[in-house]
Amino acid sequence: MKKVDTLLTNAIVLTMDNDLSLYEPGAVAIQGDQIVAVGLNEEILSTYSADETIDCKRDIVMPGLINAHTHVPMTLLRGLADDLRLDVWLLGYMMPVEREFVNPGFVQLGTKLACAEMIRSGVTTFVDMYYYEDDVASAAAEVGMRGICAQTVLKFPTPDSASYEEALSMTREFIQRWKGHPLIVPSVAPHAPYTCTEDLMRACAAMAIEFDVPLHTHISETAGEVENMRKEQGMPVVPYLKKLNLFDAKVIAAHCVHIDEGEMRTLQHYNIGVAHNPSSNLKLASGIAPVQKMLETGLNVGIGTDGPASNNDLDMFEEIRLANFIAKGSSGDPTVLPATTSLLMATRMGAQAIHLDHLIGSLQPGKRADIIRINLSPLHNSPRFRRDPLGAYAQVVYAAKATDVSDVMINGKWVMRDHDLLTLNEKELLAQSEELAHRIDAFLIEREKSILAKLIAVGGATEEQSFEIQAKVPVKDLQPFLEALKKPEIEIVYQRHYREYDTYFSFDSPDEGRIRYREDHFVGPRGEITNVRSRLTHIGLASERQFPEKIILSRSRFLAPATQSLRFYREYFKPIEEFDIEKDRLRFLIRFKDTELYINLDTVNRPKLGKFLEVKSRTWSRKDAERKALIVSELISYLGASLQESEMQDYFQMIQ
Ligand SMILES: CSC[C@H]1O[C@@H](n2cnc3c(O)ncnc32)[C@H](O)[C@@H]1O
Ligand SMILES: [Zn+2]
Repeated sequence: MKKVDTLLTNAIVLTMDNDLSLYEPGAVAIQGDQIVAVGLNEEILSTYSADETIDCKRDIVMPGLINAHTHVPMTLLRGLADDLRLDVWLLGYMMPVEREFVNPGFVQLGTKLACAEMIRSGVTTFVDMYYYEDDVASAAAEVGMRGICAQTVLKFPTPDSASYEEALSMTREFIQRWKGHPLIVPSVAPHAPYTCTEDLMRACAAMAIEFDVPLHTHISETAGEVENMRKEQGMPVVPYLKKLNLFDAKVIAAHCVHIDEGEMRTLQHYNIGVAHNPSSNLKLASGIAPVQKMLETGLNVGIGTDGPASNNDLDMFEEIRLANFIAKGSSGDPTVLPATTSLLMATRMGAQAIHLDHLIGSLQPGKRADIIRINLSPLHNSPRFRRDPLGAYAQVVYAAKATDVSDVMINGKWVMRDHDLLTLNEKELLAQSEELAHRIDAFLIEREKSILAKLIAVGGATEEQSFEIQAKVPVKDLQPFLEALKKPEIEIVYQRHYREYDTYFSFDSPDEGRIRYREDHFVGPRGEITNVRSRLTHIGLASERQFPEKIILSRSRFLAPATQSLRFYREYFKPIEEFDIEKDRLRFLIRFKDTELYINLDTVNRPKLGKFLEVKSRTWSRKDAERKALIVSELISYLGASLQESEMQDYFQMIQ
């Protein structure tokens, strides 16, 4: 008799190996961190004896599940912002909160909570991507969970790096520190093509190749991402990444919702693993990944929960079932993705997708002992038919629940016995997460009170000088003023012609001011559009006090580049009303009496307000504002217009 550490006996053993071998009653022999034998009960018991022999009472024993894509510390942000599109969710809520709260303590706590939740649902390996990944790795190792831990790299500053150069050197040290660990596989995660530069993508690929570690990234998650890539690079996302040599690395590609058959063939050619995240893709309305086509192309597709802030849980049983249902529902064919294939995606094929199939994914001698036991006695699993040999797989996929997982072993060590977590104190973790949730709530409640704070949260804003000098005179014809600009006392510094498309958002309380989304289409000499620029402006309330010349206002203005779409800002700011104004503008920067001023010759086309001569300037100094106001009056007369007829209101106020 050979001596081993543990024998699991009298089970329904789903090995998930190449032949889908199933043993009933079956047994597994475990020595140290490895499986040494799997087979029928009598065979194993006649060859092995153990210190610990467990009668599994005809429960299912199978490989631990693999969560192929997640962001585990985001357990702490679960439920923070729901029912939003990916860009609003990410840029409007997740990233601003992460900038404020994410630190090593946050990451350790969130990871431990995630480990508890994942172990309870039979997950033994997770593939992560987050900030402070060193803390994800050390928390997971302490718990005894297996993980591919990928340090995130983005082109902009993140909670853990002031620049991407810093992120890259931190990632290099991180990989060196963890390479060869029995549970943790370090990895590099350029977040997505739209948040990385070409150089950054290339540098990440080179690092993954140098250390022979996986590279984890998001690919083609939304249609918008693909549309932008086509606009900017003239090709979809996969060829773009191929051009950057990304696929020379062992890539784990999360999502791939919007890829075509050519792209699938490229991914297959380079042995890229896909992580399919059905809950997250449905909840964020990103779309439905073409999983059946991917499988037909020969791609290895794993299943992931994505982060618990976009799912909102880490339950792989739900995820497997959903992957199965949407493949059937979206194809109209119930024979696609049978239960066995769905379960393979969360086990052996999942292991292939994450490039760890030499270690995990099936119960086979020589593989690591990552094993779960599922109790089939609860009534939702009853009865059990034996006619169809594949019935046991269907039971796990269509009927069983995460709560049926009673025991979990990772790398030969028990982390859950009879529903008891052996390496975690859930109560303590939950108390700490509640305390943090109070602080995050307070932060967001405060931010949501102020439109300006919301603007700053999505990209910063610079304050413009607070005194505005402006005079606007309605005129019948702009031609005389074009002529007047040639007069000797006026020096034209530069001139531009553009069509300005403004959308104003107004809010419940006028004290909030307004947001203007502005798109300028610059017009060239032949009437062609030469450039487009988008900006956001937060315009505060004008101060009550009127100045003597009636052309000075004091109000705050904050400018920010509009890097997102109008739709994004509408969903993010949630205005109560919107107004559109379109005008054709000839803009001149001129020097008059040693003072620089802007002259606008406007034709307001929508709504039809007519033509206007506008003179404008800004300054921080009230004294300077008063001086400029006098010069503006003189300039208006010099140009041949009358200040008596001037319009005190902005275009926005005129149409209200
Ligand atoms: C990758 S961690 C860094 C960054 O990614 C954000 N994130 C979480 N889930 C997703 C997703 O599905 N698509 C894009 N980005 C995601 C997370 O909030 C972190 O800021
Ligand atoms: Zn993700």
